[in-house]
Amino acid sequence: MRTNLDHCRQHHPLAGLRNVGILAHVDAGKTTVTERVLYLTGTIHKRGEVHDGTTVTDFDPQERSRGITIFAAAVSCDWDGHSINLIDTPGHVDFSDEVERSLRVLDGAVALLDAVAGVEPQSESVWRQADRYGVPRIAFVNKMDRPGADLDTAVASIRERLHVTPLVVQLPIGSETEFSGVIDLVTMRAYVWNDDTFAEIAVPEALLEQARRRRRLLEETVAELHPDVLEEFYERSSVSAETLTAALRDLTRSGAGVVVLCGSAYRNRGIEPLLDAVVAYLPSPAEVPAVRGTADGVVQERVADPMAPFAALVFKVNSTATGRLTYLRVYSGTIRKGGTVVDVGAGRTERISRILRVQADQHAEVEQAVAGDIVAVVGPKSARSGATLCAPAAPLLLEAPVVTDPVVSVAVEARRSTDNDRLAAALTRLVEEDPSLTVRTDSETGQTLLSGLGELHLEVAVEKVRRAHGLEIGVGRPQVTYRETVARGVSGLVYRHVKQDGGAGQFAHITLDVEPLEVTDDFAFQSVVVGGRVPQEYVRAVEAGCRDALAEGPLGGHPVTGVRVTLTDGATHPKDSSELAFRTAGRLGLREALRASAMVLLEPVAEVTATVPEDAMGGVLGDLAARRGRISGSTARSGAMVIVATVPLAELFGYATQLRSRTQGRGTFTTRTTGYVPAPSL
Ligand SMILES: Nc1nc2c(ncn2[C@@H]2O[C@H](COP(=O)(O)OP(=O)(O)OP(=O)(O)O)[C@@H](O)[C@H]2O)c(=O)[nH]1
Repeated sequence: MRTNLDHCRQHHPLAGLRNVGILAHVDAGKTTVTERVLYLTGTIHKRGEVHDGTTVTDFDPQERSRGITIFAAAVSCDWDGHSINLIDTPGHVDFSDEVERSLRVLDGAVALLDAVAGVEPQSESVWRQADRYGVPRIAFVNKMDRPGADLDTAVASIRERLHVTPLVVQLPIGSETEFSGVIDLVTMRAYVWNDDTFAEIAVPEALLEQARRRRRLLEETVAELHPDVLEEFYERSSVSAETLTAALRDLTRSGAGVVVLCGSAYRNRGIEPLLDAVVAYLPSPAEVPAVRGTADGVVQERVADPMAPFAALVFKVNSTATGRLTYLRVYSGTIRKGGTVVDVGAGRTERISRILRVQADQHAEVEQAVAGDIVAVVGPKSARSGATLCAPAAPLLLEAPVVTDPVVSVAVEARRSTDNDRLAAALTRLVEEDPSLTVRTDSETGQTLLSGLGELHLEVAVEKVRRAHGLEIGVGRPQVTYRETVARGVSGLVYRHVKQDGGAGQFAHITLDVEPLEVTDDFAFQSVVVGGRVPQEYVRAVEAGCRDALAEGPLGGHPVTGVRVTLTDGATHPKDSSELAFRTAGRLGLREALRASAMVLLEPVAEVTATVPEDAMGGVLGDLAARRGRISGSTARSGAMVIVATVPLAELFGYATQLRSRTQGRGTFTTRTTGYVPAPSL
């Protein structure tokens, strides 16, 4: 790697910048693609391999030993006069929150598919995450060299499972181990790779007719979606490469279609056209909609202008040898080293002591960062992921990424009681860095519970604390995170919070109705109190108190969801009423109302997709049934069976070992938490 990061820009025209993520199912080849991109762009001079633990982006010791990406890593490179900031994201579902936070700050993404498996469950999930943030995407069908690789089947899975129109711009030359190049259908030029050499050749005679047919198909598909292409198609009965490229760019940005390319990252084939496509089709920060935020409750927009007031979103926080790094996407304005910003949500002013351009685990100090940039800063002591940092004179709260609720917990304790405080401090820092982790003390057992998105997520988190702080930690068995909801509520519950025993008194009378909400992961609150009997600030305090009460339900102290609370009446005292008194009444009142309601325990369920050899099918199905699984489908694919089932998460602990032994190591599976359902009585 160039240690001085000499390709990095101090200033750049925004149009020449691309902030791009690589998204995919686990093992589709994201890290390998990133590695090849860095090599081809001259950013590194030696290619690393995932299996050797030598890649640039999987630099964490746990990533290297496990051979998977755990933390999104940022790298930059130059291609064809453009600067590309690339974020290699994790593919495992347990780290989907890391993907969510990256997507929030990206302007475009490359969705990677495996040419044999096509669209896999986690590809669907990340596709939906990208939809949520309106991130334009192109698709790269990787592993074209694998036996069973088939571009057409992968493309069909894009249409069927991602519900988007594929715009296939290449025809592969050769297949499986003979895959050697591609014909670019837009320009009708052919390219082949031979080890490290890349050359343009004449379109092979044997493929000419097929290439013409495929181009025609591309023209027709694009003509259906884009008026310029439709016009040219009818006027000249063909479409120029320029018109087609411009239309493909528009369709990518609107999400009406997805450009599809193919290659084999492992064998260094197809990466140059992929980089060309990133530059040609994905937008620069100047071409994406202005970011929106709120200031004093009013929605405002900020454009990507270095001269506008500074606004940036924190998407990652990481403690390193360099100090606490706060990763920012700058949306508007300019921040200089030594500058001051305000953490809008926390209302704290922070000094930016250093600004770093990040190259995986290497950093180069720069003097400033401008609109469009992705950088890390040193200085902010407590800004969390999702925080907005702004110019103090023009504060604006940007929308934070959605945080996924944890579904699995483990009890953790320091092996030596003298380490208790150190462990508590380390866990606090861990949660600051990864908002999808939570720590709480179990009110019944007094144990410290660490909760996250899956067994692997928690394993990695505990290992991180062990390594970083040299702590010996005892870890309990994983348990799912239950929830409680209301099956039948109560109405007219009166709660009187009164303390008038001398000194400042407390007085709050409230009457609550509690009922189930259809959306079981939500909470709704309303007030129908008439005649100003409860002033607005006290109504808000009651709502805050109710939210406090939701933390622990009456069945087993689990979080309560799916509840609507209506404040129907209340009374105040001229001297002794306060927001605190009404908040306390809200908390204790709802707690009493929930105790009086019929409650139901909910457990998380996951969609399991298992790929198993046909001869093991019977055993695997029987095992899933024994785990309370409901089979929703099974299909044959490349000599194996793909089984999809919905299984309670609590029944999936240790499933990896069980599946391996039932299939003699030939079966694989992925899971995706899909929601909560009523649990059988414990
Ligand atoms: N045959 C073949 N194997 C590939 C190709 N690209 C990647 N691989 C291999 O597939 C495995 C997974 O590759 P990675 O690059 O780690 O995949 P990833 O998507 O980054 O994985 P996660 O980050 O863990 O989700 C590695 O063993 C790679 O060597 C390819 O084009 N062809």
